[in-house]
Amino acid sequence: MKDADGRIRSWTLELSRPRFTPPPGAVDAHCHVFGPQAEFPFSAKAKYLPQDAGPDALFALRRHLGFSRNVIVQASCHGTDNRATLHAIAVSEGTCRGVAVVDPAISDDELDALHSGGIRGVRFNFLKRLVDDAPKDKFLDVARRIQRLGWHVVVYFEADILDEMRPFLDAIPVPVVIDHMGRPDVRQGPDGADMTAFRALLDSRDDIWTKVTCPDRLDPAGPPYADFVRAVRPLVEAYPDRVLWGTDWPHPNMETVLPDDGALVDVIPEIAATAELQRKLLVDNPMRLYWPEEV
Ligand SMILES: O=C(O)/C=C(\CC(=O)C(=O)O)C(=O)O
Repeated sequence: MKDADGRIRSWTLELSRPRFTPPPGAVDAHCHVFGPQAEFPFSAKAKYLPQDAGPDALFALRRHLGFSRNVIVQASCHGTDNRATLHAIAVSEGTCRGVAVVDPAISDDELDALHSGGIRGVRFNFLKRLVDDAPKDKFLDVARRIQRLGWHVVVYFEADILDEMRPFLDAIPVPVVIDHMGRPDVRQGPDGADMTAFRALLDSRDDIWTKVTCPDRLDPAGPPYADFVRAVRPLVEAYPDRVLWGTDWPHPNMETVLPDDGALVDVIPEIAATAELQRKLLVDNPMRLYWPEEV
C-alpha cells in the first residue's frame, strides 16, 4: 500500500490474535523500525521508502502477540545511520537490543558507542535489490574488529549465492547468524537442494545460527504455510540450540500481500512442536546471543 507521497505501508492493520501463546520472556529476534522520518530520515540510497513504523507501534504489536523483548535489525532504508534503531532501543527500558549496519570505516569509539546503545551485532546484506555493494574484504575487516566486543554478524543472502558465499562465511571469526535460512526454495522440501546445502553450512561450524523466519516471503501459498513448515520443522529439530525466530515486522517491501503477524506466530508450534523446542527458539537461544549477562 502506497500513500500519496509514495511511501509504502507493508504491515497490516487487521491483525489476528494468535492461538499460540509464547512462553514467558519470549523474544521477537528479527524486526525493524522505520523512522519516524521527520526525526530519522531515510538514506538517500534507500531502495524503498516506507511509512513510519516506530517503537510505539512495535511495542503495541509485541503486547498483542505476547512477546517480551525485541531484537531490532537495522533495515537497509536507513543505510548506515543507526539512530532510528538506537532510539527504539533507548526507549525500550532494556527490552530491546539491536543489530547495526555500519560503514566499514567506522572508528573503534563509534563501535563502543553502538555497544553502549544496545547493539550486539552487525548485518552484512548481500541482496542486490536492497544494497548497491557488499564488499567482502571490508566486511571481514569489520568482523575482526567487533570480536573484542563479543558481537556476532548477521548475514542476509539468497540461496542461489550460497556456494560463492562459503569462503567468506568460513573466514568470519565471530558467530554468524543467517537471516531467513538464506532464503531456500521451501517447495523443494526438507531434503531439497537448497535445504541440503544450507544444512551443510550449519554442519561446517557449530557457531552458525539461523533465523527460521519469513514464511510470508518464502512460501507464496500463504497461511498456514504448509511448505515452509514441512521444510523447516526438521531444521529446528536438528539444530534446536542455534535457531531464532522473529516476526520481520514491519515486513519491508511486502507491498501486495501484507502478512498477518498473528498467523506468523501460529507457525511457531508447527515448526517447534514441543514446549522445550519452543522455549529454546523463543527464549534460551536469543537470550544467549543478545542478553548473555542475564543467562
Ligand atoms: O527485513 C528483512 O528481513 C528482509 C528485507 C528487507 C531488509 O532486510 C532490509 O531492508 O534491510 C527484504 O527481503 O526486503
